[in-house]
Amino acid sequence: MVEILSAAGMRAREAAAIAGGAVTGLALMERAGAEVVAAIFEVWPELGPDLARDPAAEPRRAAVLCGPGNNGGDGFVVARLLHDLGWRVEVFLLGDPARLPPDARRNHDLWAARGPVRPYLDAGAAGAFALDPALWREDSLLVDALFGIGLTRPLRAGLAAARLSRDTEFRLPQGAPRGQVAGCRVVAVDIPSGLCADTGRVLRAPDLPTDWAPFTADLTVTFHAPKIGHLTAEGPAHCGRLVVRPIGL
Ligand SMILES: NC(=O)C1=CN([C@@H]2O[C@H](COP(=O)(O)OP(=O)(O)OC[C@H]3O[C@@H](n4cnc5c(N)ncnc54)[C@H](OP(=O)(O)O)[C@@H]3O)[C@@H](O)[C@H]2O)[C@@H](O)CC1
Ligand SMILES: [K+]
Repeated sequence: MVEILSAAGMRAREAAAIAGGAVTGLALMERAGAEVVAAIFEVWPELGPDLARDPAAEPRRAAVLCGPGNNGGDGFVVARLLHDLGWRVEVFLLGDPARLPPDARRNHDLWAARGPVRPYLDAGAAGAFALDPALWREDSLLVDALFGIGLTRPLRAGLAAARLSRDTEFRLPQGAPRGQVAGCRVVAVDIPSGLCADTGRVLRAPDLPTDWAPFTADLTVTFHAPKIGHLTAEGPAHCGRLVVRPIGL
């Protein structure tokens, strides 16, 4: 019988494991990020690290969008791991590094020793990953680590996410499916950002443009068990292929 969890149910599992001394939050975050990377290479072996790549070949690109909480923390882990495998990684942060929770801040700092952390707003405006078609190829990755199961309040129009999503809509090649980001594969960390993990609905404030939608991920990697929101309402349409990976809970 597959266990399906609510956000609170997952948080309770994590808290119990941490309180019991079995694991730390930082270790869970490292495992989560590592499981996202492992799932990427399992689902898309053609991107795998073990393939002998022609050293003269253009390194693969990834843009990692990190949010203000621990979902963003997972994103910093993914960025670091891909970078250390030779990928060219760009990281954008929605929010203030000084306000990141401790585990996410630690992983922010580990990434920052490897490369810049660009303000996400750049991305919405003219940032490099505004998907310059000349730079982005089918084997490039966009990693959505903006919000996970901690999204508590409806998303507002001012949020860069709305701008990014709409921007990418404008860059779609003719006939590409709506919400699909031009020229690369989208990986959602834990859940496509903007979806409520308990209902599968977009948490939208009245001023959020009605055509704003979460990313249509090609792959969603969640941890320990599927959440209700992956399987209900708008969840399935936005998750793409859902992969559940253990993190030792
Ligand atoms: N040990 C663990 O916990 C592990 C957690 N893991 C990972 O952490 C994720 C859960 O992390 P999380 O609880 O920090 O929540 P997350 O989804 O990052 O977002 C919360 C942030 O968003 C903000 N925010 C909310 N609504 C908003 C809005 N409308 N507009 C703007 N901001 C808004 C909110 O702000 P606040 O509500 O506090 O003001 C807060 O800053 C989980 O999905 C998994 O990926 C894994 O590493 C495994 C171990
Ligand atoms: K996410």
